[in-house]
Amino acid sequence: MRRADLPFAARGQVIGILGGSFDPAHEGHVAITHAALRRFGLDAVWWLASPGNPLKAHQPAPMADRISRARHLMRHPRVLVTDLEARIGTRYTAQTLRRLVQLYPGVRFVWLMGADNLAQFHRWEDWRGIADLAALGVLARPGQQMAALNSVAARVLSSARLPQSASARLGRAPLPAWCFVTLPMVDASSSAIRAAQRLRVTTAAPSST
Ligand SMILES: Nc1ncnc2c1ncn2[C@@H]1O[C@H](COP(=O)(O)OP(=O)(O)OP(=O)(O)O)[C@@H](O)[C@H]1O
Ligand SMILES: O=C(O)c1ccc[n+]([C@@H]2O[C@H](COP(=O)([O-])O)[C@@H](O)[C@H]2O)c1
Repeated sequence: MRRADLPFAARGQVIGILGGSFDPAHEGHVAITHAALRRFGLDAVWWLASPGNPLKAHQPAPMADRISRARHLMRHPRVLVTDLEARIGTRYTAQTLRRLVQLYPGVRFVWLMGADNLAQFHRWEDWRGIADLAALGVLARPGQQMAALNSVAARVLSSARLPQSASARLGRAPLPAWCFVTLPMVDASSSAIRAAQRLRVTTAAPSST
């Protein structure tokens, strides 16, 4: 991939990365992005639309559709929606971050995730390696706080946790570092939206009798 095709980040900047299927993007993604920009002192957030979560059997809608809906919904001068992961050819987050750290010397990355993802983070490929490549910015999600804060990753990395009051230092803290922040939560999920869409299609279908 040509350098000119990469999103721009200057040395010294702190970039938050929200990896996701965005199938489809929704207000929950928007809310945690605004909170992350503010609370973690980020210069920008990149929404990294994933080719497909390695832990999920369900394959997402075509990338172009997911990106176009995400761009329509998430309009902010410091937020970029990108298919960079598909273009650099990585699938696991550890691979992606290793590549980004190589491509962007002097840039710090904060991997953003909802609390549900921290709860199962220990199942991710090389999760300890991920925590050595990027700080982890964890955002509250309805019903997920206990599972996240009692998770294997939270316990193993307990000494690397920053209190909420220090969240603005996350991007520049020595690694590993993570921080859980609370925020006004939005009870939205892509799976609920897909289920509602399926229901509409089923009920709108003409009866065969
Ligand atoms: N409502 C929400 N509140 C907090 N975090 C969220 C919310 N929705 C999504 N996230 C986080 O955003 C990231 C990308 O999420 P993703 O694209 O998988 O959406 P999702 O709604 O979780 O999808 P699905 O329902 O299919 O699992 C994940 O880190 C997820 O935890
Ligand atoms: O690398 C892994 O093992 C891994 C396992 C599960 C999820 N992820 C990443 O976590 C992000 C959120 O995934 P999802 O499917 O919940 O939107 C997305 O960028 C995935 O690639 C990564």
